[in-house]
Amino acid sequence: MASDSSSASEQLVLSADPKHPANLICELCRGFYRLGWVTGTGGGTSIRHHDHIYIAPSGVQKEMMVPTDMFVMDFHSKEYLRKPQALKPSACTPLFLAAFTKRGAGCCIHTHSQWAVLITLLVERESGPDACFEIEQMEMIKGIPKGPGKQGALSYFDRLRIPIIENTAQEEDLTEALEQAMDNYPDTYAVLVRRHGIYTWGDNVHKAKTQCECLDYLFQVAVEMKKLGLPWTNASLADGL
Ligand SMILES: CSC[C@@H](O)[C@@H](O)C(=O)COP(=O)(O)O
Ligand SMILES: [Zn+2]
Repeated sequence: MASDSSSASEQLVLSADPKHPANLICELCRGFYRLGWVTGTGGGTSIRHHDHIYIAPSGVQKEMMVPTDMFVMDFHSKEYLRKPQALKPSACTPLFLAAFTKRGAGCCIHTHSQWAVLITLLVERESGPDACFEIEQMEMIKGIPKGPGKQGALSYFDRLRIPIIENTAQEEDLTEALEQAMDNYPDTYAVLVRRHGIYTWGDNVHKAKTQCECLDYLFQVAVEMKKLGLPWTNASLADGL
């Protein structure tokens, strides 16, 4: 028979509500797997719901997870309220926390999308704070908010900028560069990681998912444009690129 503490722990993740974060993370990751975003155990999703942060385990097939696999952390103390035995929390945890603490996000999605990876290889600018993907005059730009504290979304004529940071051997070692990119690009809702993927966040699950889908669409179009010799911005057009 389960002890009181283990049943209290289970109650943090067991719910018949499909919108409960522990259910949503499993459902979202199954969808992201079909898009090729979280294959081979890579990538993942974390949700903040009030004072609780829901985190997937590390190194597991993200499309096979069940709600009882989820870790639950207290947002304020950063202590684990729930730690499934024999599992470790995702190595992405400090990066997800950066989105929750620095940006007030409600959901952060990490993908290994091949389109995101290819974009980081196609952006020719050197590494450093100036490395960013830029595109304008694309309808899907309108799916990205203007910035934290700003009303509305980018317009068709606005230029979308997504910073790129360099990959590291260990996922958690990306944290400092990700936080620096957030500071350097105060309006951004995403950071690309060269030869690795992307971190995207939003105020809630619906917004984070929408933004991640719009960005991935733009990355795919941009890769195809590059192959056709088409410029991503009007400035590139003027440069004759
Ligand atoms: C294919 S292993 C990929 C991992 O090292 C990492 O990049 C990743 O995104 C997932 O880390 P995880 O700790 O399994 O949640
Ligand atoms: Zn990763």
